[in-house]
Amino acid sequence: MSIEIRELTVRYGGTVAVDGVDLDLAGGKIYGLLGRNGSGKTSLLSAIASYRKPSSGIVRIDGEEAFENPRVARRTCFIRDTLDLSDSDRLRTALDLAARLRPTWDGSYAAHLIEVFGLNPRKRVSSLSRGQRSAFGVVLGLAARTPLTILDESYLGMDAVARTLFYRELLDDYLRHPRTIILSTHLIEEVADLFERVIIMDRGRVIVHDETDALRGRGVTVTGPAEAVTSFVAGHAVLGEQSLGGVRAVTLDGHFTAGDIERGEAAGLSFGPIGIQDLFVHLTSQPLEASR
Ligand SMILES: Nc1ncnc2c1ncn2[C@@H]1O[C@H](COP(=O)(O)OP(=O)(O)OP(=O)(O)O)[C@@H](O)[C@H]1O
Repeated sequence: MSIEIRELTVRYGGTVAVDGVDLDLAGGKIYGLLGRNGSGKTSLLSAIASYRKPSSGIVRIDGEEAFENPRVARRTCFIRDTLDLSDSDRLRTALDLAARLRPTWDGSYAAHLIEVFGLNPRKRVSSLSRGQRSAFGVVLGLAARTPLTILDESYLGMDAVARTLFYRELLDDYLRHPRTIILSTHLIEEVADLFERVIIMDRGRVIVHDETDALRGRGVTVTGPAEAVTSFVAGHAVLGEQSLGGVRAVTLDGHFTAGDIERGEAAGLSFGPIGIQDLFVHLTSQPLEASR
């Protein structure tokens, strides 16, 4: 589903959470939404999913205004870590409700996911551990198979094994049933390989929307003997660095020619792509004026 956002502002009293955002998502991709705490991710996603009326501006999904539009609502699934369920419900009841609400719901896939995550459908929502709640959110989000699926940090409570299972299921199911998926996350490096495009928010604005590969191409990591690294990086913006013994590894922003890389390699340096996390930290930790 394509998403067109124009001059979207979300305000809570005097707080501007989303500040005049324009964004076009062509759809049929997995998008990663990154941003520091309080940067406006949940507010933006709530407006896209029509959980919140924009203070001003508009969200159009497949050309139709999204807010209070039942056609759009049926085809959109928004999973938050709070799970919008009644605590006294059994998981089975929540699954039955989702099946009734969602024309695209796949009951046998839900049953498969319930088994993968070791959940018991007879249990009540109130009895789930934090990680199990997250896993159940993922079950509801993936089995809904809605053309627009939004997972807002919904899997952060899951342990590393469960998250790995989630990434595998997400990718497998997406390849079999391509759709538009937006994931917001703080576990940047862990999920960056899933994203085809990355959106970075900072203080209510979208400061980056680009292909993940293009972002990785925005800089390099340089590793090698400390002295050789130091002379190579002179004059470039350093995004991150690590040293161990006499070896230094530095992440640099900027474009490097094949000649630059060849000269570096001749000096004993090795080069790799930039980490999305390093780029993210660099772009979102600057004063407002410098990050624009
Ligand atoms: N219901 C609310 N009432 C008042 N202010 C709110 C409300 N929800 C969010 N805010 C404020 O809006 C801003 C953006 O919050 P939002 O939850 O959208 O950010 P976020 O990027 O999702 O943050 P996090 O990564 O911490 O979840 C913050 O300053 C927050 O304090």
